[in-house]
Amino acid sequence: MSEAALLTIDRAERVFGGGRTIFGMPKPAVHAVQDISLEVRKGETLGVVGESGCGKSTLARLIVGLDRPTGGSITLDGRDIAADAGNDPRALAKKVQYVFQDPVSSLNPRKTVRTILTAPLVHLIGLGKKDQERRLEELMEAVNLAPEFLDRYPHEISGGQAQRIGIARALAADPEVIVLDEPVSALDVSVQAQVLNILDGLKSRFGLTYVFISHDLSVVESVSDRVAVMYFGRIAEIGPAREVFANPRHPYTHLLLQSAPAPGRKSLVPEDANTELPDPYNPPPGCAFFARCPNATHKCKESHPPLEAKSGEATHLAACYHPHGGEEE
Ligand SMILES: Nc1ncnc2c1ncn2[C@@H]1O[C@H](COP(=O)(O)OP(=O)(O)OP(=O)(O)O)[C@@H](O)[C@H]1O
Repeated sequence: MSEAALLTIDRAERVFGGGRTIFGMPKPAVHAVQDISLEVRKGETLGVVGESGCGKSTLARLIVGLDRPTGGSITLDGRDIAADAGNDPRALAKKVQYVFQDPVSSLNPRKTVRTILTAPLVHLIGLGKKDQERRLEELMEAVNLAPEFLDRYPHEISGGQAQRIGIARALAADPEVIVLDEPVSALDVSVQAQVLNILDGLKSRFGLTYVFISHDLSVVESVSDRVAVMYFGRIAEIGPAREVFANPRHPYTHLLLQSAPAPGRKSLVPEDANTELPDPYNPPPGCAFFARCPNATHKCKESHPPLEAKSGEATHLAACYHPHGGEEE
């Protein structure tokens, strides 16, 4: 682990299903996340982008301890997240928080905003009554909402306001890391910008670290310091956001950017490409992008290329035998 890494993912894998039936027949298994290794440094935003079904949400759930890896490990500050989620979930929740995609349904419809935000203050921080009031006001101010909203129910506020409450709830525990899973995808574009601005301000104000998951390239480009491009459960490419967007090495990243040219890329990872994804119950031995790749050779079909630097830039890695814009293997 490099000195500054806060979050370290080491060969993480999550397989759903598998094993054997009572008759000894193998049960099908989905490899949702395979062999993912990366580090997130304190204070940075790692964007994770990929099309539907590539494993983004599974990865997010592993990072916050809502699910545990079937292989490899994920550590925060050197502590194993899956172990902490089992032994001391409150301590873990004080360090890492999750913001969900659908803001309204992520809030309990029968509870006021005040009750929703008070819960983590009491259960995670153990704040007394007087301090709760002060902290509630601070949280509302942080997400730019008037204190009157504290007495509303989720159905009485807009989607953007609900997402700000979701962010305030994540902030309540004063965490180090927030995993944002498609936090603006359900919002109108004008509201998206407001929420992204708030997130940006909170990050510098509270020294937060973000893992920002989205299938929207323009959003990821605008918020990320580094970007990981996922394809079929694996990292296809990872590097500084500027590098990855200006000089994509993996043919998949290249394809994504070609279909969404800058500036103001219009900008969703193609959902219809799903039909071309390999069968998740039967992952291919080689590169999963093989069938769609203009550069593919026999070697790509036979073995999976390692994720490694393809040029002088040691922080820009791609899992490809025939990367764009450089030497080939
Ligand atoms: N609980 C589960 N049981 C079985 N398979 C699952 C489970 N959760 C996810 N999967 C499978 O794992 C793969 C990755 O799913 P995941 O939801 O992580 O992808 P995603 O990139 O977040 O997609 P989306 O953006 O559509 O949510 C998919 O093939 C999915 O069907």
